[in-house]
Amino acid sequence: MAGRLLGAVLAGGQSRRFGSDKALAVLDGRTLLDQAVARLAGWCEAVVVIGRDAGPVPVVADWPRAGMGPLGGIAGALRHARDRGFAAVLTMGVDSLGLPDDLPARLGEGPAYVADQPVVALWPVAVLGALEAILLAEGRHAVRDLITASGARAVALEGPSANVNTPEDLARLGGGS
Ligand SMILES: Nc1nc2c(ncn2[C@@H]2O[C@H](COP(=O)(O)OP(=O)(O)OP(=O)(O)O)[C@@H](O)[C@H]2O)c(=O)[nH]1
Repeated sequence: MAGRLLGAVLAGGQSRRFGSDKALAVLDGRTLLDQAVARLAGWCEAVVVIGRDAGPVPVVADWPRAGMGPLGGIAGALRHARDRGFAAVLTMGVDSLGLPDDLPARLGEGPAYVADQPVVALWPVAVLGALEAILLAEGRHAVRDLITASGARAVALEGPSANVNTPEDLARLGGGS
């Protein structure tokens, strides 16, 4: 990736299927939120958390407001990145597990996303205009809309990457809430 890379943990949302705040669920002795921040810190010049308070890690708000789903978090992250001279944002969820160490190399210059976990993605700041237009249009907004608008490339990962939607998903991985 040419240029500075900002890491952004998407950490808003309702955790409806999980039944309690999944960012604070524990796996291998650490919360999912802490693990996501640490993962991105290994890849990026700086890390922010989008959509919730996260202790010492800088928090950035969704754009244009909370409650629009992951796409609103991506927009908040990209605006923060643009204003601070970053070239791109690497996003992941609090619940994005099993990502390979060479993820940024696989995503390349972006825009690109992990095929079965589209919240894991590399978005150049240049996609911000298209994203803002999507979010300001009427109706529901999904990450798929940004993938289509930007022509983002799907990156298939071999091996068991997984995300945690329910307590059963976490229990399978050996964790608890
Ligand atoms: N910043 C931000 N992050 C979000 C938002 N909605 C979901 N996320 C994050 O995006 C990732 C994937 O979220 P989902 O599991 O699809 O949604 P969720 O609301 O957390 O859970 P459900 O209520 O069960 O759908 C998680 O890390 C969430 O924390 C949002 O509106 N804003």
